[in-house]
Amino acid sequence: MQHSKRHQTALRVSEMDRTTTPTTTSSSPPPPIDSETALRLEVLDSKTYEASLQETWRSREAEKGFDWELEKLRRRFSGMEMNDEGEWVKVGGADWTFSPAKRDLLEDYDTGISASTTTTTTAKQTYELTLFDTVKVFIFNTLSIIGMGDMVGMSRVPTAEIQKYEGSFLSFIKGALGGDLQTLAGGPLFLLLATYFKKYGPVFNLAFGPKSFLIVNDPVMAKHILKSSPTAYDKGVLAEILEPIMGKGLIPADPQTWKVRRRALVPGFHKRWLNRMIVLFAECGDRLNQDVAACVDRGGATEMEERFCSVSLDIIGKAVFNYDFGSVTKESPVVKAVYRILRESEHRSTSFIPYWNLPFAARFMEGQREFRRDMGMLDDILTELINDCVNTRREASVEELEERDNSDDPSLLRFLVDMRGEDVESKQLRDDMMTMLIAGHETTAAVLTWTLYELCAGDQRMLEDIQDEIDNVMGDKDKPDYDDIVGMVKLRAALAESLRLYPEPPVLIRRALKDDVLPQGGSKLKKGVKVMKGADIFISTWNIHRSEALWGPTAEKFDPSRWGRAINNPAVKGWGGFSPELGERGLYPNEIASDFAFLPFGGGQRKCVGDQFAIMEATVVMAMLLKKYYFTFTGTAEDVGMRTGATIHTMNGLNVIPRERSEGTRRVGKDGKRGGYWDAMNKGEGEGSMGEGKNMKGGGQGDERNGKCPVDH
Ligand code: HEM
Repeated sequence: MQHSKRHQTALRVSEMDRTTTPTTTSSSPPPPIDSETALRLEVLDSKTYEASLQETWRSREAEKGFDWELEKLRRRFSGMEMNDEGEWVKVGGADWTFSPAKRDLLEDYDTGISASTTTTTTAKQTYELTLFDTVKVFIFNTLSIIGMGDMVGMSRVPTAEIQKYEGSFLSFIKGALGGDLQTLAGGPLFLLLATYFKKYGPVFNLAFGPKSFLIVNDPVMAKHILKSSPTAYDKGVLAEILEPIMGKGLIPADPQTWKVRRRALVPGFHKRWLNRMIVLFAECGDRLNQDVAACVDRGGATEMEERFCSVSLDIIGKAVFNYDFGSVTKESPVVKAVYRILRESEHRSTSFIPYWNLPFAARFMEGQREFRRDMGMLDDILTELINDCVNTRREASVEELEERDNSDDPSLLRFLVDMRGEDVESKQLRDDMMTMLIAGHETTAAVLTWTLYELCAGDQRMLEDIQDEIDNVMGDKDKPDYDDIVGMVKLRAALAESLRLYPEPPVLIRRALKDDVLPQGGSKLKKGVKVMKGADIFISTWNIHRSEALWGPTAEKFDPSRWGRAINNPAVKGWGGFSPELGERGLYPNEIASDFAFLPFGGGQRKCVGDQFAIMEATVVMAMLLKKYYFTFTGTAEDVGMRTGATIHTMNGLNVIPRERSEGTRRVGKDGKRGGYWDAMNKGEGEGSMGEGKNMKGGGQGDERNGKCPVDH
């Protein structure tokens, strides 16, 4: 792959006129400028966050008073200066774009993709937070922390404060300088939230000094937030972190951009495409099986997490932009760059200080320099793929595209580029592709990893039942089709169970864009929970998915048979419980069937677009693997360990011993029979009790390790 030449710093003076919106900035070529100016002044791309911030100072009338003085100061710190014509332009040098101001990483690269866009807008609407909102939230939070919140009308929500640090002094300093929340919290943040959940219940504030987050661990409150309009809650901190990487891709997108892009992207996931994807999943599953075969020949333990990462990277590369990373079979600089970018995205998502925005970060932090190089490489590839696709564009309506034979290039990129009316010159396409790549890769790899771990480490009858099911459904076939996926009920239940115990990501992040009141749910706050405009919220899916109030006393156990049994608890006001018959309608028991107590793909309007894709992918890859191999796990939960970023990873990899399945490796239970796990559980083996509203049976008495989390908490 030839990389296009970068760093053509075709820089130009900002064309932004403060009396017009940045999004209407002309996409016509910039006026010629002399080379000296070119070295000194940077483009103020109308799609950058900086431009959108400046947009809020649209009229000269607004440019007065204390706020305006602060804004001028902020601009100067951000490396901007006012030129003789009274325009603010970016001057090379200081790079102080500390939160909330951020710079678009792509400013540094000429990607060859025009920044013009007719499909998106950066203009902020009335829900834009003002400095006043931020200061108000800060003051009210502080009052709540010191127990005086109710004086200003706040609900009596308990506050958990991170005060104690258990690591070494040196690691504390390192964590503080790197803004690493995990280090400061002494481990994965969601595990800290799990500890506080046991102490404080369904809703509490988490305070780091003056900064505070509202932690929601309740399905009724979560449903309220997720089902509210996208203009009531946005992605807040998450959008600020991801925007430099994903631009205006769906995940960080502001509500207006999101509305337009979601409508454009969803048709790409049509039925015919998903069917074609099943063939792709099987092709990549085949490569994985060949790789595992080589490990069987070598003997000993094999690290499977890395292999699952490779297979899901290969799948997403082909599915999204028809690019073969070939990572299962070879190592390449591109694959390494993609992994480093994913690591960095994950690290950023657990940082409370945007260290990447610190002055001169790109110059003095080796990691940041490397990150920018990697992003440049990936952007070049994306640019080239987009350009190739655009050069062979054959416009058609969505209906025509759904019918078109796409066997030579079934990618989402092809679909979007050929879609009539799509602005193919826009940087938006690059943002969409990058977002899909990141969103669809590690998440699926993690589901595969944790499912295999639980099946190997837990009650062996479970694995046997699932392997018998695979044998029965697939018969002599090597590769499953759609009907087989539907037929493998137990395997899909195991994947869902792994998503329940290891949700990716373990928290959903939101920021309130207006004042609101959350319903009581399982809390004791009869009048609900007051939320102020500007408040940052973490919905802990980890805590909701493991809550005993919702899932009974066996909540922390890996028990895929639970999806066949109903459960309810009237003590959680307004919660409809889990209904298996609703869960059977789709490929997995979704948030509707559990009334938002199971949220593996989120819920409401910003629910994952790739849920069906992911479940099919995981089912095909796992079915092919388990049809051929038997895996033995000889370690302990601690050997596997756990760490997290946006997704939950093992700490030390998943080392298992693969053996080819044959009569010799088929295990037989004490009574001389294979499997029987589902039968035993449905007959009430290890039945748990739920108190009022109890109607759930369950709680296996299998292997001791079954359901034990790989870290203590
Ligand atoms: C097991 C695999 C996956 C899991 C667990 C997962 C999980 C999620 C979750 C929880 C959200 C909601 C985030 C929020 O509300 O803040 C989400 C959003 C999203 N996911 Fe996935 N995802 C998976 C696979 C995929 C795949 C394969 C793709 C693409 C091919 C994808 C693309 C997206 C996109 C674009 C969004 C943003 C949707 C929007 O805001 O409109 N995901 N995902």
